[in-house]
Amino acid sequence: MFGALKRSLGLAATRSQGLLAAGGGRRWWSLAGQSRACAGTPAALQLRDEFLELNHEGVSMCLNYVWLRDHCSSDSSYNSTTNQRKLDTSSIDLSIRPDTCTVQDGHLVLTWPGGHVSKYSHSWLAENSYEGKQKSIVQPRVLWNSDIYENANIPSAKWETFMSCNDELKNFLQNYLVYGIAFVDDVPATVEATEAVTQRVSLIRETTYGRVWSFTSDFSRGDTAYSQLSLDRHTDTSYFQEPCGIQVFHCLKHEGTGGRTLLVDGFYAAEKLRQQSPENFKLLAHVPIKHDYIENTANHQNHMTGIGPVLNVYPWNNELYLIRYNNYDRSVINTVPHDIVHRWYMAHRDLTTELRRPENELWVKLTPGKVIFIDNWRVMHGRESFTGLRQLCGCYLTRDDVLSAARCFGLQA
Ligand SMILES: C[N+](C)(C)CCCC[C@H](N)C(=O)O
Ligand SMILES: O=C(O)CCC(=O)C(=O)O
Ligand SMILES: [Fe+2]
Repeated sequence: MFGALKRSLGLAATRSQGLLAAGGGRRWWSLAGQSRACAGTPAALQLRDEFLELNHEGVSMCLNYVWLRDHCSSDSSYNSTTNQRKLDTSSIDLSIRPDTCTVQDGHLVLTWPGGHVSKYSHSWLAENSYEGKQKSIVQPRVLWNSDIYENANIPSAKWETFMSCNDELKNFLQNYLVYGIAFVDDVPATVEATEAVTQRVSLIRETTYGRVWSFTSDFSRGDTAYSQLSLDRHTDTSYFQEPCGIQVFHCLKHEGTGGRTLLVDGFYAAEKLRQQSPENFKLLAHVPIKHDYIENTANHQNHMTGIGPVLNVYPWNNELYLIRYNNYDRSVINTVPHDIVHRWYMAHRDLTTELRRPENELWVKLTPGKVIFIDNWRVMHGRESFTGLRQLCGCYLTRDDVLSAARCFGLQA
């Protein structure tokens, strides 16, 4: 198993990439087989033994025959009212080949044995094929350090407009998707208004901390967050199998000094690491790391465990989608042998160096009325130590529902 891990670390090819670009492609298998051009069709289309090859606007697609039959959108195969497949995939002959294939009006038309006809537009194929996906990114983002973020001058949404106007919500969601943080100003400094503003966006994710929580430095829970101590940059709930997608904070009151919030774009730092040391990036993307939340107080008993790499990338395009980085809650490393452990610590050190560069730190003082939404899969938060009474409320949101809301506005998410 360790051998396999080492091999995969050594073999997986990664390209360093521009901050907005998708990751470098890599091929997982080689393709072989004889080809024959489809009768009466342009050379852009070739029926090979194992797959159909189609060139469309510079994208060369290799389309598997079972895949083509499975993705037929005819009425008998697909319910376009519910957007659900009707076809029983297991009924497809795994050695299926079309009897005829033609191109008509920008569509690929296949007739299968038995006479069933499937039609696919070239643009649909280009967008949905593996080759098309490799060239595209799931989530366009602007990665930032403090200068980039500040110079972008992103306006905060305003409570009144935000609550009533869909365009304001759409702009807010777009900013959130692109930068991983977004603000709503002029929110009444109450738990109820904080709840209302978050529910305008999505569903609240209830956790052991409650639904909408409101906390001070009273050590009511067995966690440093409930103190006046400073907290280094981190992502929350790294000890969940699926860390919470969004964190909302609203400072309802602070009578004292300090307590500023630190924000760091984890993807900016990770992409720097990918450019400087692809090997270290790969290591952090492969070694499974455990995080634990163990709480044993008079009122609360919890033991939560989450296991996953620090950096999580989509395997088909190497695009980052999730960082788990919490040195407080990181638990025993015992999933790799000692030599990999040492390399992991070196890689972690390099990432930490990037995350700690002062120019990557965005410091904001949360004040009553200003609600911040943080992408907890990307942007780290921390806080300065403070004095006096400081009351912070907020909640976690379910990521799926936030992204769904964004997609329903036509945003890419
Ligand atoms: C936000 N709230 C105060 C409710 C919970 C804090 C959770 C703290 C935990 N160490 C973590 O990083 O997940
Ligand atoms: O007190 C703060 O500003 C944030 C503390 C923290 O990291 C958290 O509650 O998750
Ligand atoms: Fe936190």
